[in-house]
Amino acid sequence: MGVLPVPAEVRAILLDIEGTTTPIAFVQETLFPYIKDNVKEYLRAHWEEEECQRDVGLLRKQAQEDSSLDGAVPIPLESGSGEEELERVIQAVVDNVHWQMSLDRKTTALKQLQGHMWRAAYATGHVKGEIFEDVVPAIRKWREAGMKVYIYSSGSIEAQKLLFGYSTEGDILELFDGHFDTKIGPKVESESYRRIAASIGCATNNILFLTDVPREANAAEEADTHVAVVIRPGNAGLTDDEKSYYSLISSFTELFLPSST
Ligand SMILES: CSCCC(=O)C(=O)COP(=O)(O)O
Ligand SMILES: [Mg+2]
Repeated sequence: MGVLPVPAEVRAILLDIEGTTTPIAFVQETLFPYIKDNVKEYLRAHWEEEECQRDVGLLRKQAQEDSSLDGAVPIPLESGSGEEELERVIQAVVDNVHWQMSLDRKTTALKQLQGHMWRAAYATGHVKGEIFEDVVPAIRKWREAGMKVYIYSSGSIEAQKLLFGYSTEGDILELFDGHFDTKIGPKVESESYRRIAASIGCATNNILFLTDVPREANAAEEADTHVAVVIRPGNAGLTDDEKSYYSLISSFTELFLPSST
């Protein structure tokens, strides 16, 4: 590690969040426990709202697709009225969310609900999005050099905007030209990177993707996107093969743009 030259054809930098811009510990020890601790109360409070019903509908559909998986939790339809019936369905949603989170699943259904739940946590100041200290100065420099900067995370776009809008560095949403989440496709499928390039209006090899997860790097590379794997404190270790195969950086300041002096 040291300096990583950015290929001259790169016009846009695409950033993962957890393990790349943001410590895994913040997600695992602050954001996720907030969901586990508050999901039942949240569902009770918001059950009648359209957004909450949409979230539950998505979770129910996902549960049907997951029905053959070990430990999967089905979500029944409400079959009548009354407190007891409502509690039965809410408990199934809670159990389903806990099950999905125990496997760190990245389903759009789970991520949509999480994004909606974190709204209150950020807005009340209960939580601030943690960002590694090299991130903001590096992005500012890239932008000054004419680079576009995008986010691609399994966290929903709403969750991404909360994290960067209420961050330890203040509201830094202006640093990003756009956001992508699993609605464009899973991060481990190369087609997702082709769709992102089409949406940005460039070729896949005009993009450099930074992530902590080799499977994501591999999918991006298959789509002819440039990649670098980011090593941050608390990230999962890489195998020797991964270490020698991928370009590695431990800070955004290690990227060297052709126009940088
Ligand atoms: C942006 S919200 C919290 C992150 C999250 O829910 C998640 O699954 C992180 O995935 P990433 O793709 O950023 O590693
Ligand atoms: Mg990540």
